[in-house]
Amino acid sequence: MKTVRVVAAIIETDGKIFATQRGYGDLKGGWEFPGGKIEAGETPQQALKREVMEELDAEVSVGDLIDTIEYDYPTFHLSMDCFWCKIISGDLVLKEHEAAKWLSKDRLESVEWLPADITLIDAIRESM
Ligand SMILES: Nc1nc2c([nH]c(=O)n2[C@H]2C[C@H](O)[C@@H](COP(=O)(O)OP(=O)(O)OP(=O)(O)O)O2)c(=O)[nH]1
Ligand SMILES: [Mg+2]
Repeated sequence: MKTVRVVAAIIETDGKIFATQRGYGDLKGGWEFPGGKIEAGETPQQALKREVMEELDAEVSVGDLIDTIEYDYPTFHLSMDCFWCKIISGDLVLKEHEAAKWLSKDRLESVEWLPADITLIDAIRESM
């Protein structure tokens, strides 16, 4: 099975986490973290800054790695590096996503996360 390498931005501001709802594709409607596939020659951090700019029109600084999620979808293996991020500039404009929410610790479970993200949510909650 092919491995897809992805980066995800866990953007935290004032104790809340930014969650986005997928606007297209097989997993449309599921909630996720902004991010996407690492391109050839990019570091994970470079890929994440590029993806957040493309998807949200915002610049972020990339902090610590929270975890690398390994998950088998029916047609591919996902390997996803998840980093804490802070907004440097920009208003978070939804260029590709259907909706977004700022979630406090006690509301983290209030959206339907993509299946790969479930274990990550536990790690995030413990660090908030
Ligand atoms: N961005 C993101 N992708 C996730 C998460 N959880 C999860 O299973 N995925 C999966 C969905 C996709 O199959 C894959 C890559 O995501 P993507 O669709 O954002 O990639 P991309 O931005 O490069 O978009 P595209 O040009 O390939 O359409 O990772 C998550 O929290 N964030
Ligand atoms: Mg994406």
